[in-house]
Amino acid sequence: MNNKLIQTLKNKLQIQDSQVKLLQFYKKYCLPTSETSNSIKSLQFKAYFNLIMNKSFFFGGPFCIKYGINMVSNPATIMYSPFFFVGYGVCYSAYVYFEGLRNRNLSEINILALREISLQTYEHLLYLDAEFHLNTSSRSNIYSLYKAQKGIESNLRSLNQYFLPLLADISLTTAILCFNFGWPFFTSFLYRRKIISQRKKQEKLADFTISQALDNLFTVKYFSAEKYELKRYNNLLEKLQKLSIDTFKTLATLNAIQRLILSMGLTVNLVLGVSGVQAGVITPGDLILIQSLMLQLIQPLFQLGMMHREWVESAIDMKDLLQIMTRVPKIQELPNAKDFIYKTGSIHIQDISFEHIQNKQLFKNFNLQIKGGEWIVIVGESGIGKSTLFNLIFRLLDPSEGNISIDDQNIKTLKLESFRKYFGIVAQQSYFFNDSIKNNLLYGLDLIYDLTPEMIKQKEEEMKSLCKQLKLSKLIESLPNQYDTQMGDQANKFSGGEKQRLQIVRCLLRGAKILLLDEPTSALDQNNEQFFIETLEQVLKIQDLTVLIITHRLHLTKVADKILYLGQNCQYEYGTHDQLIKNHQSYNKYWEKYQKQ
Ligand SMILES: Nc1ncnc2c1ncn2[C@@H]1O[C@H](COP(=O)(O)OP(=O)(O)OP(=O)(O)O)[C@@H](O)[C@H]1O
Repeated sequence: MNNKLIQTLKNKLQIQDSQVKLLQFYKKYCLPTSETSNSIKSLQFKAYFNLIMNKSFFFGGPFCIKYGINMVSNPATIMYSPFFFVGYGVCYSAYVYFEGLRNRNLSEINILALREISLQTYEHLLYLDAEFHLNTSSRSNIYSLYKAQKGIESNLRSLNQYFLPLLADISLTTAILCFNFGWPFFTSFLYRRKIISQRKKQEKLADFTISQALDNLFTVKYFSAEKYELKRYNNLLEKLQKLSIDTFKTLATLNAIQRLILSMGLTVNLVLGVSGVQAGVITPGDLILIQSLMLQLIQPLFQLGMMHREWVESAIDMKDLLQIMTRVPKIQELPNAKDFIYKTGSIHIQDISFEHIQNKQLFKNFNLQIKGGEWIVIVGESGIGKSTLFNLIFRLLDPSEGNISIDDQNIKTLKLESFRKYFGIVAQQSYFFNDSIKNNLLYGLDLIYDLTPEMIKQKEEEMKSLCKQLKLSKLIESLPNQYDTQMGDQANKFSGGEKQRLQIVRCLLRGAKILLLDEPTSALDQNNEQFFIETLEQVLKIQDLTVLIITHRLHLTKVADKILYLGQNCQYEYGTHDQLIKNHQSYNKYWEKYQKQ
């Protein structure tokens, strides 16, 4: 077999595999399976009943015409024929009525299914591990979800409304198409799928490019790259235009071929029927019956082209979503996970090893014991694994060996939310919603802790008091809408130091007992750093929090009870500043280097 043929077969098998996965995904929304929710199941039964009624009247009508016509041609029965013609009218009306009812059931199923799938996808995305989110773009995930929502609606409509009731008709039509036109007809289907898939990819790329540029507008401006961005977008649009034209050309050709075949079938049918009547094999009523049935069937068959186009486009949109939904989160709770019980906030790391990528080990037989209420400053060269250690303690990552316990409870055995809610994380890059200051600071509290409106009021008071202690209240109260002021995209209205202090307020309001601060002063000058640390000490020391601070500014070590120095080749040193200076060479050298800067 030549390579081209092998490739074509491979493509075909891949397509069939993804189609099977897609059909499996939709199964519970088309058939009442054990996974189907009760509300959808009851709608499905109603839809089946209405389908049976609808089809009975659909076939009943032409039979009424047949008997009516046969009676017209016999003088003895002609007087009864009008009843059958009226019967035809009744059948047709009933057929339309039950079709309407069924469509209503199907639309409700679609709406419920869409809601279920959207929620499941969002939940899955939220609970997927940090590594997945680091390796994918959130924009692209949102785009996949948005596109898939459109796809689901269209796919389910095609399946429930057309494909399943018409399955028999479609297989018959397929057989006729194969018989008349053979494989070239199907090759054109595959070719179309390829172009549509390319067009979709191009569309995604164009949308992605524009949103990236707008998200990073300041980078574009700082590099005077407006013209470059426009050119890049225009190039993508040019390719997209060509693929769109190809898609519509192939669609028009396919539709024309399909209509031609169906019209020819009708004509042949009529000619054969007339010769049957002439030969006395069938009655004129039979001829009308066959032709009426054919005309009734032809309408949905004419829609085959449109349905095929919708199915292919939506199936491609669904591909990304299926990929996301079939990914298993790396960090998962055990089935019998327990609730965490907070005691003092002590952290015990036992013999852990970890590497992000093979042969680039960051931790090997690493041990650490932190007492509740201690302040630990973590130092070391850039890229040595300081932030990774935070991610391991918070269980965004799991060590390949060893265990981490908080208050003597192994975090692998705990419900994630139950211990994570005791953590407050102040990241290097502050993450805020484009919402008011108040909503950002009280983010999710009412739902997470089931707070009543009175308790929320208390929290608002606490928020104001914390803002005062962290020297933020003057600034906020000077703003036109005070705590209701919108923070803007990425909180750009606030300075680095202000953002860090706002993050701390947010953590304390959530009742954090263990604070992880990742380079909290990296954006500050010396004066502001001094001010920040003093404020932090005043506020935090009285709260008895366990505090871990990552920093490159070694004079921050003065606030620490102990220092963790991470060195090359998974070496580390741990103790008070004086102990490390006295007994540990690497920290000593690191400290000397810092002093000289
Ligand atoms: N998700 C990841 N996949 C692969 N490698 C990663 C990942 N996250 C971090 N790394 C790598 O692991 C190493 C440690 O990263 P980490 O962010 O923990 O360093 P750090 O000590 O906090 O550095 P810095 O002081 O510059 O913030 C780096 O070499 C980094 O490139």
